[in-house]
Amino acid sequence: MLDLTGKNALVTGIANNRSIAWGIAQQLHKAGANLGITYLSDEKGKMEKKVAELVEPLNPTLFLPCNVQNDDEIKSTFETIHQKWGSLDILIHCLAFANKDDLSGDFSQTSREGFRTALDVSTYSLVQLAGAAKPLMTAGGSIVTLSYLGAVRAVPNYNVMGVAKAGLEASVRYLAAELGSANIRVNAISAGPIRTLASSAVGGILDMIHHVEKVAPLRRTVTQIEVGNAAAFLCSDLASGITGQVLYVDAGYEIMGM
Ligand SMILES: NC(=O)c1ccc[n+]([C@@H]2O[C@H](COP(=O)([O-])OP(=O)(O)OC[C@H]3O[C@@H](n4cnc5c(N)ncnc54)[C@H](O)[C@@H]3O)[C@@H](O)[C@H]2O)c1
Repeated sequence: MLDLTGKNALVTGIANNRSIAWGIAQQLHKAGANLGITYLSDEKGKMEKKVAELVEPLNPTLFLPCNVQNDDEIKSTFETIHQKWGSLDILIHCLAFANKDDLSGDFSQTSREGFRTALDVSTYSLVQLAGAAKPLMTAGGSIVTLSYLGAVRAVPNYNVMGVAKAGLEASVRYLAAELGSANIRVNAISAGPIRTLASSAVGGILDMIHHVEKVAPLRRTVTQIEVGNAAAFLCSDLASGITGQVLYVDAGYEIMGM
């Protein structure tokens, strides 16, 4: 049985009720996990208020700002986990960012700064959070990140984010190789296209979703809850032999040739 009772799980990347991280948080909660939620703060505190209201029914025992471009916030997040929880079992890395200008048009025109930002937020952050989580995962653990098919195929307009996701999937393998001796598993879920704040920045996202609905074996795309179910599985003992993998949760689209 899928049971995460007694597991401490940190979930990053909830912005609203469309976020994939929100689907994951709900399913981890349902499986019994104790949740800590981080959010990306803004100057007016709007995001903090919005996310706090959304996650309240899941009774998170930690609720912290964590901008992955801010080393102090990352340090403080993991210090708080150490003080309040003592240890960590699950880390959900469910965030990404690229400038909207870099998510349409010619990939060859990506600026150095745009490339750096996309890779810093979307790829390096997994390495940094995993490194901070490692000493707290004293009884082993599970780290799950979110990728997309654009990591391995040239998807129109995905551009620099495809490069970031390719780096993310390679990082999953290197982290899995390093952390396996501490019984920490690291996997990625490659989700099918879902309408969210982040995906709305990708040029032609609706066309992409409609294409998947026509072509995927299941003739639809997936929901945040379906991704959440896969994440809960990967975080559970049912997946104890799985690490370093990319699991496609995409209604089967990835297998199709045309
Ligand atoms: N929506 C899709 O079609 C799809 C498909 C496959 C993979 N993904 C991936 O799923 C993950 C979640 O995206 P989503 O689609 O749920 O969109 P979303 O907009 O709901 O989530 C993206 C999150 O990233 C956070 N974020 C951005 N910059 C940050 C920073 N500097 N520090 C901390 N957090 C930051 C945002 O606050 C937001 O919560 C991303 O990695 C995305 O690439 C999405």
